[in-house]
Amino acid sequence: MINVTYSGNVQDILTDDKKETLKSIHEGLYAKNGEGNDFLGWLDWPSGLSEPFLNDIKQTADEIRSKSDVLIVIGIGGSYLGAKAVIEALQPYFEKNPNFEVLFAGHQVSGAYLKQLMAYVEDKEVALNVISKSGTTTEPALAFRFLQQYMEDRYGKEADSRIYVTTDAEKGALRTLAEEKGYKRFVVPDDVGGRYSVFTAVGLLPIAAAGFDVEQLIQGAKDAENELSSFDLDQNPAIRYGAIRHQLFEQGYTNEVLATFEPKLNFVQEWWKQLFGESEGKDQTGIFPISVVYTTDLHSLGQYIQDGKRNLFESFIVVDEAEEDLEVFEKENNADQLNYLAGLSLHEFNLTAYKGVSEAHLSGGVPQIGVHVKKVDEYHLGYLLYFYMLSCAYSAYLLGINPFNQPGVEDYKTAIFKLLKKPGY
Ligand SMILES: O=P(O)(O)OC[C@H]1O[C@](O)(CO)[C@@H](O)[C@@H]1O
Repeated sequence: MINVTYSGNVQDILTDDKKETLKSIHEGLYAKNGEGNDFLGWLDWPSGLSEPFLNDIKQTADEIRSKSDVLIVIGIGGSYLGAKAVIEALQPYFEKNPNFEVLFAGHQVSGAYLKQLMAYVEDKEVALNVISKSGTTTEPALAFRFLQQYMEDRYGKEADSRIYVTTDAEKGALRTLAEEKGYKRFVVPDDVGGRYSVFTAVGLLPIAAAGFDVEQLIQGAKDAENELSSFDLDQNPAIRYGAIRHQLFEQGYTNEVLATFEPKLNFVQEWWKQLFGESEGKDQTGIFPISVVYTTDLHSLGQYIQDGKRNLFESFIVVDEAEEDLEVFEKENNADQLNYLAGLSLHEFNLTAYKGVSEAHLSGGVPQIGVHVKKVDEYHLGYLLYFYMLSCAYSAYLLGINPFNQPGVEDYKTAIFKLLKKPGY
């Protein structure tokens, strides 16, 4: 379902030693006894999803859609990016959701954003989905303080039935608040970290509310779970991708540029950056994840990638089939001198551009990986996101890193809280 190509020779990477290491990582993952094994709930989550849970998600999404015009999803990091990635990839560029919109808040701190959001929804019926695994993250908590007040001022007691909470089963301020108010609650499983949570209620409720087929998304993830679980180094693209990027890192290529010609995948790239950056960037090591959308960024960062410091490798998400296409037509006077392209579709143009860019960057000293996926729909996105989560585990373990914690994010939080005189800091 996903094919990984590489400008070098994979067999050179897969030395006997490397195969041994990969094998023991594989065994630790599936026996769930490696480092961080208490956060492996995502590994067999798709196949373990129960029908009543999925029905609850779909019914709640229907209820939200039937009584509202807008769902505001409040969350940050892994409690935001998965849903945002899938919704952005699937919704049309314009007239995004003519009858129902999903909007986001709490993923930054901006008074202008929140004021303008409240003004924008004033003549629309509104529901909220607050998502925070810890239930204590400052940015979503702040946004919720304003939006909860807005809902109560506007709807009175009815606000309580328009607010949906996704958080830990037992702990956190949000959990307590939801209990007090009687908000409908969904649980973020203990053993699933934020950046691995897109197939839990964290991602599924906003995606279903946006009108997309969560069953197909889960089916894609389930097939990936099944097909990528074998230790077959020739066939398993997740292990191949993890092994290749690790090898490149060892050769001094410390930055990975994730490129795509599909603008709608922009937030899949953002999701990928959190996944790999937060999983691997520890103990003064790890590949730094960067992203570009082509051909746009060929006209800006393209110069650096071709010719700048040689510590980059590039990995492309290549989509085989376009969602819609246009064919270049012949023009009588050829004033724009584009008749040489007549008969070519814009998707074919991009596939050719991929080959050209890849050749040029390779000759400039940038190794090339291709992650080929058939198309962008719910099923293939489910497959792709699971593929990246699994690859990330292999890649981080190859570095000797626990992929599932993020101790580094506490330092800046402590520094901010001290300045803000938060009690206890
Ligand atoms: O879901 P929560 O607990 O609000 O956390 C949001 C994000 O913040 C982080 O904890 C980093 O501070 C991420 O790991 C996480 O995805």
